[in-house]
Amino acid sequence: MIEINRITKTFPGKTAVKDLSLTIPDGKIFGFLGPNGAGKSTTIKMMTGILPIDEGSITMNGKDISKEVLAAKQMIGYVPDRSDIFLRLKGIEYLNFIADVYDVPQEVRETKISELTKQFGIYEALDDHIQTYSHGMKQKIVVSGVLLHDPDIWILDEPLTGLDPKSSYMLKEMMRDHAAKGKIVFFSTHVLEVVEQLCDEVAIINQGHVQFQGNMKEMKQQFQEDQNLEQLFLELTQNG
Ligand SMILES: Nc1ncnc2c1ncn2[C@@H]1O[C@H](COP(=O)(O)OP(=O)(O)OP(=O)(O)O)[C@@H](O)[C@H]1O
Repeated sequence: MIEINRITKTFPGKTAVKDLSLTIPDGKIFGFLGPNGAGKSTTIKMMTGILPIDEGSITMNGKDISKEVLAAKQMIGYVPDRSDIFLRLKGIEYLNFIADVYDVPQEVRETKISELTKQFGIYEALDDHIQTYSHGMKQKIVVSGVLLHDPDIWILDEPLTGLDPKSSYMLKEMMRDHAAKGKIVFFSTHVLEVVEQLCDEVAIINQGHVQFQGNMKEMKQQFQEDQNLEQLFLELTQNG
C-alpha cells in the first residue's frame, strides 16, 4: 500500500501540490488523472524520493520515502515522463547498470534482457547509444529496466505517451498482470480514455488538489453530478 499523507510542495512563486492525501491499495491499477500543470509529476517526484517533501509524508509498504530512503526506493520501479537519463550509455550498458544496482543475478538478467527487449522491438538497438533512440524507444528501454528488477510498486509518469500501438498494448497487459499478482501500478495521465480502459481506481487532481478518488463507476457519477468536475471532464477529454 502507498500512503500519501497531506503533502505540500512549493516552488518559488508557485505551490504545485497542496495538502494532498491519497491511499493506493495493493492489487490495483491506480490512475492519477489531471490536466497539464495539475501537479502530477511533482507528486510522483516526491513519491519516488527525487524531490524533497516540504510538508507531509509518503510511505511505500510502510517505509517512509524521506526516512527509510533505500528500503522504500528498492520497492519502486519508476518510469519518468521524459526519459532523458543516461543518454551517453548504450542500451545494453543501461540495462546492465540497472541490473547491477538492483542485484539481478547474471543468468536471470541475460534471459530477461533478451526477452524484454525482443518483446518491445528494441533488441537490435541495444548496442546503440540511448541518445540516438526515439522518444518511444527511450520509454521502452526505461520500462525494460523496471521490469528487469521486478519491483512491487510501479510508478509510471505518462507511460503510454509516445509508444506505438503494439507496445502500448503490451505495456497495458503487463500492468494488468502486475496488479493481478496483488502488486501496485500507479500511473499518471491527462487522457481520460486511458483511465477508462485500464484503471480499477482513479484520483483526479487539479491545481495541486485531489478533487476526487474512487472507482470508475463512482467517477462517472461524479462527473454528472458535480459542476466543477464536469468542467474538468471537458478539459480532460479535449486534451485526449
Ligand atoms: N521546478 C519547478 N519550478 C517551478 N515550478 C515548477 C517546477 N516544477 C513544476 N512546476 C510548476 O508546478 C505546477 C505543476 O507541475 P507538474 O509538472 O507537477 O504538473 P503535471 O500535472 O505533471 O503536468 P503535465 O501533465 O503537463 O506533465 C506547474 O504549474 C508547473 O509549472
